[in-house]
Amino acid sequence: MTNPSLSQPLLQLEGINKSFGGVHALKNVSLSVQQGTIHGLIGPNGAGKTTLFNVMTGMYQADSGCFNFDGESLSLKTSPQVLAVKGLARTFQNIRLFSEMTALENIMVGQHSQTKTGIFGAVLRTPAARREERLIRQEGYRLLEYVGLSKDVADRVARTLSYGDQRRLEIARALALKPRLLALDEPAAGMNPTETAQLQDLIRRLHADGMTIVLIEHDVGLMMRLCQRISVLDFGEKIADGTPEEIRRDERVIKAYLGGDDMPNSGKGAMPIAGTAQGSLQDDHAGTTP
Ligand SMILES: Nc1ncnc2c1ncn2[C@@H]1O[C@H](COP(=O)(O)OP(=O)(O)OP(=O)(O)O)[C@@H](O)[C@H]1O
Repeated sequence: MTNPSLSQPLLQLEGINKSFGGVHALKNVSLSVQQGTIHGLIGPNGAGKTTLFNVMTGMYQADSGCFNFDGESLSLKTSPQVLAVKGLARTFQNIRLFSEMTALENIMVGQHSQTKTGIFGAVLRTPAARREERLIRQEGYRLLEYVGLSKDVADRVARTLSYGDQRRLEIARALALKPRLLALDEPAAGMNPTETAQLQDLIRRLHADGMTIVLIEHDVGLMMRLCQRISVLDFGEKIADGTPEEIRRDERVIKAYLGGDDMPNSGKGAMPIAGTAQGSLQDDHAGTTP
């Protein structure tokens, strides 16, 4: 397993600002994601987590700030497609599979963005194109197995899969892009406890295999167990950054979650998390590394 303290930042955001009309959704937010770590983003509803995700994956263009990926300074206008080629893939809060395609086809579509033989090879069915197609199919099966989906799921139309299986398929499709950083937006949302436990195992396996992961999740207990570092947003500002242990004890975080008197979101906006907010922040397993 990678020792986070020895690793280099793979992704660095500095002084990011993003407004939607009068809503200042991100206020001078900086984020440094070390290679080989699981980095969590938490915060009450509307804190700016998804906006930050959208900025880091090229879906939104920040108004100002700096963006560095794998040692390369990038324009804030870099598109999601270019970022995907550079090694940054994501899943979405709301599942976005090709619902009428089979599970295998969903994964193969992701890989086709990386084929060498191109459209003419595919149309003319050249030997090189046929060989490439075979390898893509093999890799598709491998990824299905990797995320814990059985072979008989391969030919099923995506919309007929259970919710948990669709979530896993989305991760497999993102992995087909061969990313260096995988951004997972609320992967456990809507999952039952068994599916959540399986997802936790999958994320740990990805981490053990060297993947850098940025994770948004409302289940704070899960975040405390999985992440090596956690950044906390509240009203568009980063209010804390540290290990799960440090986050759990951070006064501003506790107030943001429990709605302390001197906090702007006093008494409202607490996250819908498993158990009480305090209970989750004090999760017994907090800080356990995979
Ligand atoms: N496309 C948009 N247009 C206008 N306002 C937006 C847009 N996206 C986000 N916002 C606003 O920006 C703020 C931050 O929203 P964001 O979705 O990033 O928060 P979040 O922390 O992900 O919340 P949640 O946990 O509820 O998903 C909110 O006030 C939200 O209404």
